[in-house]
Amino acid sequence: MSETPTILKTIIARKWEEIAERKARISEAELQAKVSAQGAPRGFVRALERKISQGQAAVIAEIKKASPSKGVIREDFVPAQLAASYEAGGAACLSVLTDVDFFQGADDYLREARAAVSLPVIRKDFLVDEYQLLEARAMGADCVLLIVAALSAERLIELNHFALALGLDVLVEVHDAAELELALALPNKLIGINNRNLHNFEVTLETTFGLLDRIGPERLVVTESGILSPADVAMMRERDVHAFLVGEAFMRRDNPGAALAEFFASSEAQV
Ligand SMILES: O=C(O)c1ccccc1NCC(=O)[C@H](O)[C@H](O)COP(=O)(O)O
Repeated sequence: MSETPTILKTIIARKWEEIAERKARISEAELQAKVSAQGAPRGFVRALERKISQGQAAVIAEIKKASPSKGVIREDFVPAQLAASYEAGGAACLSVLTDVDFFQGADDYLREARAAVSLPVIRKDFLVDEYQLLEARAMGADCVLLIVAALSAERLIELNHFALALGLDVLVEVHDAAELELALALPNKLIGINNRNLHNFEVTLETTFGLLDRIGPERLVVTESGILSPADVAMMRERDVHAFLVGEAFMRRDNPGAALAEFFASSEAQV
């Protein structure tokens, strides 16, 4: 019997085709040259830690035009303007979707957003090959996402090692206890808990609460997806989660940066 493809499996299957197309267009040697021409990464983890050490929430504000679960989220989409709005609203870092086929993202969106601000930026994509990590650094990314559900245990270790050697920070993303075990075997500071199940789109903040107790204080936990209100922020901060990755709730607002400031203002007062 053949397995039903979930959205994550469909995305990953398409990713391998995309990687082959991209490798045919730009060689690894060309990418390496672009990497060498980049300045030093801006320090993604450092920016999050700085906010938290000041008693503030550390917000990774996402630039996300569309998603497989929601279709087009925002029509008026100018990455440089969105980045500036987020910086003015107090974001610690930016997340930019570069996946074309499922999120209507683009590599240029990351370049344009990063050029408009001084914030560190994560390349948000489905990264399964070293070539994509070279691409990430070549386009200026300061951090990359490794989704444990998308990788074998061996590939996770290899890609993590390669990314760190490039000077990139790495956000290792998990959704359940088994994935968390694999993530905790890495030396990384950042652990992302995605409240969205990438196989069936279900979102519940209980995912973060259910895994928190298994993570030691030496890690920095980022709660990802489904943060929709100041009340959600307050609940997280009460449980000592101070780093957030938020996309849709800001993208649907006319002024995403003002929405960010509004979401996090009341929680600053309480902590
Ligand atoms: O957003 C989706 O529909 C989605 C579907 C399949 C794989 C990944 C998906 N999203 C990536 C993310 O994790 C989110 O963009 C990110 O955490 C922000 O979430 P949100 O605040 O709920 O937009």
